[in-house]
Amino acid sequence: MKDNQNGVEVNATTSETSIHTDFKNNMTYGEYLKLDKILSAQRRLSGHHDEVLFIVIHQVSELWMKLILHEMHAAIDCIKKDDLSSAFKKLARVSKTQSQIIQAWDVLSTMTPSEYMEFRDSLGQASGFQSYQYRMIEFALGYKTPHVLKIYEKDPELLKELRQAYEAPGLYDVAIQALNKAGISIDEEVLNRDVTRTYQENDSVRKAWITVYQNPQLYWDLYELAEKLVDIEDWLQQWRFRHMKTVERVIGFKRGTGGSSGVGYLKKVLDQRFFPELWDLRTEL
Ligand code: HEM
Ligand SMILES: N[C@@H](CC(=O)c1ccccc1NC=O)C(=O)O
Repeated sequence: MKDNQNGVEVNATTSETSIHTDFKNNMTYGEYLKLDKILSAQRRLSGHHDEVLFIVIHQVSELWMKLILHEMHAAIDCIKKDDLSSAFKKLARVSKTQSQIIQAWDVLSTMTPSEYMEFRDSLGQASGFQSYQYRMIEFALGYKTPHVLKIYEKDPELLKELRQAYEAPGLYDVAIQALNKAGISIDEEVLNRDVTRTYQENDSVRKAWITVYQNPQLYWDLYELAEKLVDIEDWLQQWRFRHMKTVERVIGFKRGTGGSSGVGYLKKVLDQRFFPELWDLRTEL
């Protein structure tokens, strides 16, 4: 018999497992996962049956976003250190997680417009617009919108974290640095760009990616990196599209609680791209 990390006795010959009651620190499953906090955080303001669905979908999405950020930041560090294979694992996990979040729209769509309208007023002016993790993801992807920082002015801790993400180079910035390090020349103005601004298309970057795509055998790592980035943008746009369509399905063209035009605004953000050259090069190949 051997103890595995979880304090569970593993019988190597029969694969039988038996659970120890005397865990080293006596910690339980619920304690470890802080289930008391997580499972007591679904308080309905309206008492409406479907508000539980609404809360749970948002909480699950925010938890997945937490994992996405954890993996994306780690991937950025790996790329900076030229450890691309470790970055691939993390970026693959980001895409898989994105596909999970997208599944949530199918569950949310079981709520009809009239059911939502029965409790919408109790949400006041709260809106997904205020999701700081969503903004951190956009920042990590190089989409920098300074006006969103204003929303958090009253929360210095959060503001500090957001500002750090806002001022840091994004995933695409480090990928472009990797192109340059591999000997594919990138304009100085891009390498030294102000990373607090949203990335703008550049001809040297477009040419560099075309070189990679035309010679995958020479630049296999960069080719794989590029495809991972395309996966992430693709999934993010799919999330945005499903959000926009679900909103149309549930509230039609009503204004949003966050003060925007609603579906019109969500359609407009669909035009915004993260890694433009990686999409444009496909027409040129
Ligand atoms: C019935 C469900 C939902 C409705 C009616 C809805 C509606 C809206 C509307 C109208 C906006 C635009 C801002 C505003 O004026 O409020 C918005 C933004 C947003 N919503 Fe939702 N939403 C829903 C579900 C969700 C869910 C499940 C999430 C997941 C976390 C989410 C996350 C966001 C985010 C991140 C934004 C900001 C998007 C951006 O600025 O690009 N929403 N939502
Ligand atoms: N913006 C939504 C309200 C909404 O969806 C919402 C409200 C509070 C917390 C999260 C929300 N989700 C996403 O926007 C609406 O206009 O109905």
